[in-house]
Amino acid sequence: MEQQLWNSVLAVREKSPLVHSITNYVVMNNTANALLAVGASPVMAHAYSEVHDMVAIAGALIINIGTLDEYWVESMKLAISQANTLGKPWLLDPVGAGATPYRNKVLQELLEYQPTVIRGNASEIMALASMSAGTKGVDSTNHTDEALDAAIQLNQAHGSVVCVSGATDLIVQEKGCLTLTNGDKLMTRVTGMGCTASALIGAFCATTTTHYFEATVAAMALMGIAGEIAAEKSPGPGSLQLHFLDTLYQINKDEFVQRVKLEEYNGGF
Ligand SMILES: Nc1ncnc2c1ncn2[C@@H]1O[C@H](COP(=O)(O)OP(=O)(O)O)[C@@H](O)[C@H]1O
Ligand SMILES: Cc1ncsc1CCOP(=O)(O)O
Ligand SMILES: [Mg+2]
Repeated sequence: MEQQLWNSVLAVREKSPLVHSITNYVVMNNTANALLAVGASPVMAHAYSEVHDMVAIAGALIINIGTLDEYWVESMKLAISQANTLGKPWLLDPVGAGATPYRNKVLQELLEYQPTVIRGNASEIMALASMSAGTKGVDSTNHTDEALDAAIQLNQAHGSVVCVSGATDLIVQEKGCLTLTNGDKLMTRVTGMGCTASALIGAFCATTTTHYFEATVAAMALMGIAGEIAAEKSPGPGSLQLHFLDTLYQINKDEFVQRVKLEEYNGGF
């Protein structure tokens, strides 16, 4: 299975898919650089007049509500409708779910479009499934295992692959689920790591027409492994960010295969 995941990394490097993001102001730069480092091609666009055409040439669409407003939400709906019409994968990153009633209302509307993949931290996934009262903001106050029921509920209600990120990454599909325990705590001291994970999932999903669970697992494995390799070289968050990008770019098969910490249950793949 490690070989299969590595093949997904190679597919992104080889195909260099265009990933269209409607994402937040905080992470545009981080996520564009991470996509370039793995070999994909980023574009950020949200004008009503062009989202339709941009989705048409992209391999995947990322919808991230981190700094949402009324104009952007409409752009998101236009872009998602086009992705669904064209059968292209799209990912929902419910940044800050549970923090305000406005975020919750918008998220419930976006869920109706049936995301291909949903990725959030445990607090966000629980809020999205209406299983918690609220969160601190964009950072999680819950552990991944607390969000298992919420992830299963979202998968069943929307048919989406659901990924809960954190010290343990949990990825749920209808057939079963698996966990990854790569990564390093220092990653929580750099903004946009979760958004980067979502962007990478988009790139990996763009290389397949059906295997979105495997694509999500491969992207999250790469994310965690690159984070832990980078952390070993980094005294703090600033250098972590640099080393993380370099590792995404340089990582080879041996490093990847030797480090993957994956556990399947209830069917997994
Ligand atoms: N406590 C932790 N220990 C190890 N790795 C972590 C930890 N928290 C997050 N990570 C890593 O950071 C990635 C981003 O996840 P997360 O911090 O949950 O996203 P968000 O920024 O949306 O809250 C995870 O997939 C994992 O690789
Ligand atoms: C700090 C912040 N505020 C609005 S969006 C954002 C970035 C959140 O990024 P991540 O969820 O990846 O930590
Ligand atoms: Mg997040």
